[in-house]
Amino acid sequence: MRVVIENVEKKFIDSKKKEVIALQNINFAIEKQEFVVLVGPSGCGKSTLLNIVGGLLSPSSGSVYFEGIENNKEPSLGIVFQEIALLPWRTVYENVIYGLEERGVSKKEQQEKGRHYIDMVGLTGFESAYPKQLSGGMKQRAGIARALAIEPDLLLMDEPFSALDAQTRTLMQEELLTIWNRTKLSTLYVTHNIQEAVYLADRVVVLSRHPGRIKEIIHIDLPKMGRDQEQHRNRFEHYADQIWQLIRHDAQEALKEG
Ligand SMILES: Nc1ncnc2c1ncn2[C@@H]1O[C@H](COP(=O)(O)OP(=O)(O)OP(=O)(O)O)[C@@H](O)[C@H]1O
Repeated sequence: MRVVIENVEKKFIDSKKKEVIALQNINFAIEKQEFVVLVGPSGCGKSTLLNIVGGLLSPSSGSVYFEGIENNKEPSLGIVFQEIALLPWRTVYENVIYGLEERGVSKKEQQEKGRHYIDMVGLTGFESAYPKQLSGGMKQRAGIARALAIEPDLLLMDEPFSALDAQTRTLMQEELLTIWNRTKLSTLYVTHNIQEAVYLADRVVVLSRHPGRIKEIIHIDLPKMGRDQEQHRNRFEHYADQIWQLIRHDAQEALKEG
């Protein structure tokens, strides 16, 4: 699914009744089968932009086109947030098939897809477990399986691994790439972690803050799988440094403002 974001602007009114321009002049496309990562310091509008693409917020002006159609409600979107909102009274399996039930998919298909995606995220054997019995990483896996089960046209992920410990996070990044390699879903992924952005992205959209604008779009010209291998280390670090130099000033400003 090709998604075009055209001249998007978003204004908010803050608690002091002052206008905040969260996003301005945002133009880029997510190509079919492309993994785009939004990166930038705190408050640069990453989540706002993801929510606009996901139809959870309306832009103040500008448009989002899915396959060339403005405000197209047809495409299905799989959304994964930092805090996975699994339904606590439903098992892993019941959570994963939730979106399929909503769509009126037959029981047989629910079972097939439920099993398939639970297997894909490595949760086979945990179908009957309840969310409270799962570790943080397992909850994220269940959330990813639920987003994938509807076989969305676009996958939206907002800091999905930021609440996890560093080791689990690294493993989940690897698994996400393996899953992505099988599904090749157009994906928009938000993170403030530069290493994560370079590891996952086909292109990194770097945002600046106040107002949130696109500072640069960087094509990561490394093989999609195995970027952390020794032979790619120099180029990996070069990209990470390039992004950090673009963000550094804004990140310092964000820190001062708290
Ligand atoms: N509902 C709202 N009302 C008022 N201002 C808002 C609202 N939502 C976001 N903002 C402001 O818009 C700007 C962008 O916020 P957003 O949460 O999109 O940034 P972010 O890059 O995702 O930040 P973080 O990395 O800290 O999550 C910030 O200045 C924020 O305070």
